[in-house]
Amino acid sequence: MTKVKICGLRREEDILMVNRYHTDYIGFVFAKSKRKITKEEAGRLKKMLDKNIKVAGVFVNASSEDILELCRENIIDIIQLHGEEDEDYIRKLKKRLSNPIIKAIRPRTEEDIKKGLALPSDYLLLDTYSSGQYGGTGKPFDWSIVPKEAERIFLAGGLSADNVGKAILTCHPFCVDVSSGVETDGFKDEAKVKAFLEAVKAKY
Ligand SMILES: O=C(O)c1ccccc1NCC(=O)[C@H](O)[C@H](O)COP(=O)(O)O
Repeated sequence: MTKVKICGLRREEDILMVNRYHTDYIGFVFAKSKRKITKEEAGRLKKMLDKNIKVAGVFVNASSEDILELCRENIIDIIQLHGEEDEDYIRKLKKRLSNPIIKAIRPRTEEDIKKGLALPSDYLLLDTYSSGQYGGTGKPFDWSIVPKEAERIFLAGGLSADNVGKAILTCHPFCVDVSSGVETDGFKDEAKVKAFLEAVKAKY
């Protein structure tokens, strides 16, 4: 079945909710964002989280030291790089830790995705380009540029219960990633999360 990542969790009730619904991944945002949380908050939430759910730490052009600290303290399991981190940055990080790395790009052409797939990250996350906003835009991009061989791809950008089925049938991603589409007034909404998971299940 297509895996699911719910990004931008920041409250205890969010964690209890994903524990009930058994999502595959969640994301804690450590970058500048309305969803940003501190290391201390993330550590407290991680302790409450079901051990089978993996946590991606979302970073935008962060220092390797900050990322390493969160990995060493087991606050995050996976590193999601959402800024301009290049091949050299990823290789250096990989030498220092064994946690999987998701590199996020905001492609506008098939060529952008080809270049992304050539990077030394474990997974590639495709998100929507928006000037001045690195992620969490709530807007989809043109899925027709996604290649057929999508087994290492996290698909993000404006997904919701209404369009995730079509996204899966069109792109066959390894994982679908959602944030805005399962929120109401800026907070995660259980009814929307449930509907999203049901829509994924119906189409896997
Ligand atoms: O969510 C944010 O606020 C954010 C800010 C800066 C960098 C990345 C961010 N989110 C990363 C994610 O993995 C989101 O789930 C992804 O961008 C999709 O968001 P949405 O379009 O709102 O579903």
